[in-house]
This record gives sequence, structure tokens and C-alpha cells, in this order.
Amino acid sequence: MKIALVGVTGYTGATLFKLLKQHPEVDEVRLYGRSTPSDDELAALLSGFRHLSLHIHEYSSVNIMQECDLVFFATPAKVTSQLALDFIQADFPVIDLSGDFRLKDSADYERYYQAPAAPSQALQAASYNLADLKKPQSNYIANPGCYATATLLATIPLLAADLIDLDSLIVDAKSGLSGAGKKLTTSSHYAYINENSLPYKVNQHQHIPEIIQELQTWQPAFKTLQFTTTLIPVTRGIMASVYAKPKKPLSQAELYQTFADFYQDKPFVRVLKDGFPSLKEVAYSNYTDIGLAYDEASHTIFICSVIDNLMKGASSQAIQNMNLLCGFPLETGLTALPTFF
Ligand SMILES: NC(=O)C1=CN([C@@H]2O[C@H](COP(=O)(O)OP(=O)(O)OC[C@H]3O[C@@H](n4cnc5c(N)ncnc54)[C@H](OP(=O)(O)O)[C@@H]3O)[C@@H](O)[C@H]2O)C=CC1
Ligand SMILES: CC(=O)N[C@@H](CCC(=O)OP(=O)(O)O)C(=O)O
Repeated sequence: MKIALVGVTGYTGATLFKLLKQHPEVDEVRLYGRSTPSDDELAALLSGFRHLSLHIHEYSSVNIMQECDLVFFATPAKVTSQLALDFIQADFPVIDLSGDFRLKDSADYERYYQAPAAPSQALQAASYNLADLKKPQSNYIANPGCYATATLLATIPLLAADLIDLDSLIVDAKSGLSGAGKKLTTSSHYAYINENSLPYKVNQHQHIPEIIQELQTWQPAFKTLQFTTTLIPVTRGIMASVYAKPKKPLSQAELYQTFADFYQDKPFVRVLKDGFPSLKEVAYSNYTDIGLAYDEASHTIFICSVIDNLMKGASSQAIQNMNLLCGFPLETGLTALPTFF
């Protein structure tokens, strides 16, 4: 296959490039961007790929559709919706890492992204695809957000088994700095974030409506959750700590069995029988690790899920979605084990 990649100079784009180069079904990766740096400039921007001769072509939807079989957008929200409409109109295969086509409700998009939503016909054409649990319903895949992926994989089994009070869900999610992309901000300066931590976008995070939208497909009566996001001083990784009240008392063994049964045929979700996962145990891999506990004294379920934000939270999940869309075996190109030290 010939693949087009838009956004290789960003964190998820560079990660995607690496995964695509190792994918046995991919013959060529053609790069497109808004700027077309010289070979020397590009070698400096993508220094880890300096032994390859790379070239960024000027962005053109017409050329991409003529020259390639599928396009990945690793571009920001608000930009991607402008670039993607031609492909939706032509029903050309797209995997979009941005949030622009994840929400079906335009009002939710406008509130949380503070920008006009894509036309509603285009929104309806996109298929939100959490790759471990769904199959794409259309040629336009809205790849889930990083926090949303960690949160949904930790909470969907609870709703699917009707285990919890629907108004009791609290998620305290933490992310490393690469989640914010390559742009420099006050909170991403080393001197600020090193040995530091801070909550941000409290009650305003763009993944809140995304999580609610998807949980409602499992329990239509689900209304909302308390969701906080905290920046932590690591480069990569997301940890979602989930708290919920069970409808009736349950044992630790029942809680474990609910998750073990739900994920028994899902190769990329590892449910721990004892203990809890750490960020490094999934780093550089497509795995999600889940640990569980039930506290009889406070009558509270605790679930901890971890992912690598640049992999499962973005680029490797996008490859998993490509495998689903193209009919390749699910694990193709995704067999890298975590680097955990
Ligand atoms: N980082 C993460 O962990 C995750 C990110 N995402 C999403 O993935 C997408 C990419 O994120 P990330 O890699 O972190 O972002 P970066 O900021 O690191 O990279 C953004 C990329 O988009 C390109 N770009 C920016 N504006 C335009 C434009 N107008 N036209 C064409 N290309 C443009 C940039 O090119 P240039 O070099 O020219 O600026 C760069 O290649 C975003 O939508 C983000 O929300 C999703 C899940 C996790
Ligand atoms: C640390 C950090 O800033 N993380 C980003 C999440 C990146 C991501 O997955 O978000 P999209 O929905 O924008 O694709 C944030 O909280 O906005």
C-alpha cells in the first residue's frame, strides 16, 4: 500500500512514520505538509531518521488521492477539519488523529474546542473507533483521544456488566508532556515542569464529551463523570485512576473476572490479576494495562489503566485502526514489546 502522512514533523506524526516504515503491508510512505523544508532542514527536524532520504511534498488533497491508498492526519484540531472534507466527499480512506470528527454533536465541539464544528453531514460520515472494541463503520476513522482511550478501556467493562451507579464515576487522569505536542508553552519548560505537577483544563477538557458520547453507547442512561487531567513530569504515558460505586457489594475476584472475561480475546489489553501497572510497563507499545481493587470499607471500585499516549493514545492505535479498515490481521506491525526500564 502507498500511505500519505500529513504532520510528520510533529510527535505523533514522527511516531506514525516509524510504525508505518515497519509495517509489512506498507510499500511507501509519502509525506505531505504545509511547508516543504530542504533536505538538510528536514534531516535536522527529523534527526532520528537522518539515514533515510526524506522529502515533504506540498499538501494537495488531489495529489494524495491520486498517489496514495490511504491518508493519516497527524495535524491539530481546527486544522484537520479544513483539510479533510475533500476526502470525506470522495469517500477516500482517512485515519484522523485529531479531535475534529470525534464528536457527533456540533454543540459539544463548539463548547469544548471553541471553534465552529465541521459540517454535520461530514461529522456523521466519520466513525469514532476505539480499535480494541469496534470495527470501522466508514472510510473516515476518527482515532480516539489519548485520555479518552485510557478512560474508556477502564470504564466500559463496568458499564457493560451494569456494575456501577451511573452517577458515581470519577476519573483522575495524568499525562506526560509529549501529550501536548511539540509546541513550547509555559508549563512545558523544563525548569517549570521538572519535579512539578499541575491540574489543567479542570471540568473543561475536550475529552469529557468524547468519553460521555462513547459511554452512552454502552449505557444510554449514563449522563456525566467527574474528570480531571494533571500534567506530570514524564515524557510519555497516561495513567487514568478511576473510582466508582458498585450497585451492590462485590468481591475483588468478581471485579477481576468481569474485566478478564470482557478482554479475554483482546490481545492488546492486559488485565492484571494482582497489583497495578506502571507507565513504563506499556511504554513504546500498543498495550493497555489495567489493575483493579474493591475496597469493602468505602464501598468503592478503583481501576488504574495505563497507556503510552503517543502509541496506544495516538499512533499505534491509528495503525490498529488501519489494520481493521484494510482487513489486515489486527497485530500486523504492532508486535513491539514495551521498553520498561
Ligand atoms: N501528542 C499526543 O499524545 C496526542 C496527540 N493527538 C492529536 O494528534 C494530532 C497531532 O498531535 P501532535 O503530534 O502531538 O502535534 P505536534 O504539535 O507535535 O505536531 C503537529 C503537526 O501538524 C502540522 N501542522 C500544524 N498546522 C498545520 C497546517 N495548517 N497544515 C498542515 N500541517 C500542519 C505540524 O507541522 P509544522 O512542523 O509545519 O508545524 C506538525 O507536523 C493533534 O490533533 C493532537 O490533538 C491525539 C492523541 C495523543
Ligand atoms: C498533556 C496534554 O496537553 N495533552 C493533551 C491531550 C492530547 C490529545 O489526545 O488530545 P486531542 O483530543 O487534542 O487529540 C490535552 O490535554 O489537550
